[in-house]
Amino acid sequence: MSMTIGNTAVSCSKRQDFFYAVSKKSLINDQTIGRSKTAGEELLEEKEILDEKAIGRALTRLAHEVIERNEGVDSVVLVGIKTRGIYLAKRLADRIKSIENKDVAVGELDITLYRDDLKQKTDEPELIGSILPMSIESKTVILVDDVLYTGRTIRAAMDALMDVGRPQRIQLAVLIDRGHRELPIRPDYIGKNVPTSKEEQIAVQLTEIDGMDTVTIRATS
Ligand SMILES: O=P(O)(O)OC[C@H]1O[C@H](OP(=O)(O)OP(=O)(O)O)[C@H](O)[C@@H]1O
Ligand SMILES: O=c1cc[nH]c(=O)[nH]1
Repeated sequence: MSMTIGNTAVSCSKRQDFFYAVSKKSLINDQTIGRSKTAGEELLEEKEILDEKAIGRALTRLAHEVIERNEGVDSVVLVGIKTRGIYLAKRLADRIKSIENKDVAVGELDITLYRDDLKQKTDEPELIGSILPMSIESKTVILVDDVLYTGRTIRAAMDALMDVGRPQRIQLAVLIDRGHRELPIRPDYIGKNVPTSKEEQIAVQLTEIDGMDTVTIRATS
């Protein structure tokens, strides 16, 4: 989800809506923001942990790791998780092409938090759409996402993949691993490990959707 504040397009994940609602004055162009409270706002600090160059370098390294671990990319397909995982998967495919001169198919999964109000269940991510223009049968499917946190989104993504075919194996590539897993899920390719507290929030912004490449961390309380 995205919203516009002034002339700035600001991306909002489900968990980020609250932050953006209260932080309209601390816009994303500021790399490090320490500021005093204004009426109706929490005190929020934001710090950049990856800039455009660092994101680029991390993706190039991940592309090399994918090629090395899989001894090429002949059986590899990439599946990005909406929203930013899709753009990251496409960037990885571009880098792999420039290194190996091989095309890697890119698919998409849209996993969104599902609220079952009637049963009063807690929110769980579930598949609401997919674009898989290739067979995943007997392939090495690499799921690509921007942030790995509890692991529940990845679990839903793996369920979705297993429903449509039988991949040889599933691997996981994430730009940021921030810890706090609630399921036994471990990424195979990591752009950057970022130890966090549960009160912190990682925001990944990508040029394709946000107008700039940056990863920031901020306190939410
Ligand atoms: O490991 P988890 O606890 O499941 O959290 C990670 C997910 O949270 C974010 O997505 P979000 O649902 O906020 O949507 P977005 O990608 O569209 O911003 C992120 O992009 C991951 O997909
Ligand atoms: O900090 C977090 C946690 C989950 N998803 C995000 O995008 N950021």
